[in-house]
Amino acid sequence: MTNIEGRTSDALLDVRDLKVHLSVDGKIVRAVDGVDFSVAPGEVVGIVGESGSGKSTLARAIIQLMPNVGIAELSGSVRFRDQDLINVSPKAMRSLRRRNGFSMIFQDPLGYLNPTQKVGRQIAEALDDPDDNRVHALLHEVGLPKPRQVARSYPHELSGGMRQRVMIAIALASEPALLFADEPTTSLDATVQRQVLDTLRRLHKSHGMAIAIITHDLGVIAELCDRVYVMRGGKVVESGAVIDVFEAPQHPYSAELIRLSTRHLQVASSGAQRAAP
Ligand SMILES: Nc1ncnc2c1ncn2[C@@H]1O[C@H](COP(=O)(O)OP(=O)(O)OP(=O)(O)O)[C@@H](O)[C@H]1O
Repeated sequence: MTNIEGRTSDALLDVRDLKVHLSVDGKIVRAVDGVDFSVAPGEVVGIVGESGSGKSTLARAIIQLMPNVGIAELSGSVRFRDQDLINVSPKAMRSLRRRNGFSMIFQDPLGYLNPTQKVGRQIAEALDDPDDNRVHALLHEVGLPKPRQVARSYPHELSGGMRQRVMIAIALASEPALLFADEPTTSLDATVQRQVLDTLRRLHKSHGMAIAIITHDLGVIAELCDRVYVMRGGKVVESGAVIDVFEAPQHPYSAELIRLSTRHLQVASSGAQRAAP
């Protein structure tokens, strides 16, 4: 069942009937199979679903960072502020990533940062007008203490949580209207996860940017998002306001995800209670 009630006509991003079929080892994988998806200005939207459900491929197709495999079919419409992104030129796409358009952060910042370049330089490169003060201000804004020292570091000299904040600083440098965050906290421990989520929430409030967050963690959705899309097998099986989907899921798959996640949270919290003195 697909519920598209949450779609707004003044959407910042409006995706309709998107299909991304991949050709993998001679077989067609329908990674994204007819998805409707939208994000309003300043909205926080979650995409949740089990591994392989198509969450990352959906985000990557939208921002044209496709996997390095054969594309058997790419169809549908993707509009960002009324600009058609499916047929946009690489140059126009670069400029959308560069200025007031969209940015993306990933689960593994180390894979996206240049290991041989100090992080301050990498942030500066994302700025229109590179300037040390602005680099330090961005590092400060994402909650990194001693921004000057961090700017002089190489990625491997920083912890996982610090590297993710550096990625967020790079993403913020172009003042995006929409930030895609693909499992941004998955590889971090619980305390650092919380700090990164708090940072995203704070930046959302102070910059008013929209966020599309991909996660398998319903706790993250409950905490951050206004609306949620539940994906399975390349399709959106349910979407709606977080509170509605959590309180009265319409699709058995969403209900099962919520049941498992609630049980997990209960076990975690009873463990915490037992551990308390
Ligand atoms: N580069 C690739 N090579 C082969 N298959 C791929 C590739 N990228 C995606 N797929 C396939 O497309 C489908 C959707 O994958 P995708 O990574 O988008 O799902 P996901 O929900 O983001 O999963 P995860 O949470 O594990 O990242 C899967 O069947 C996956 O195997």
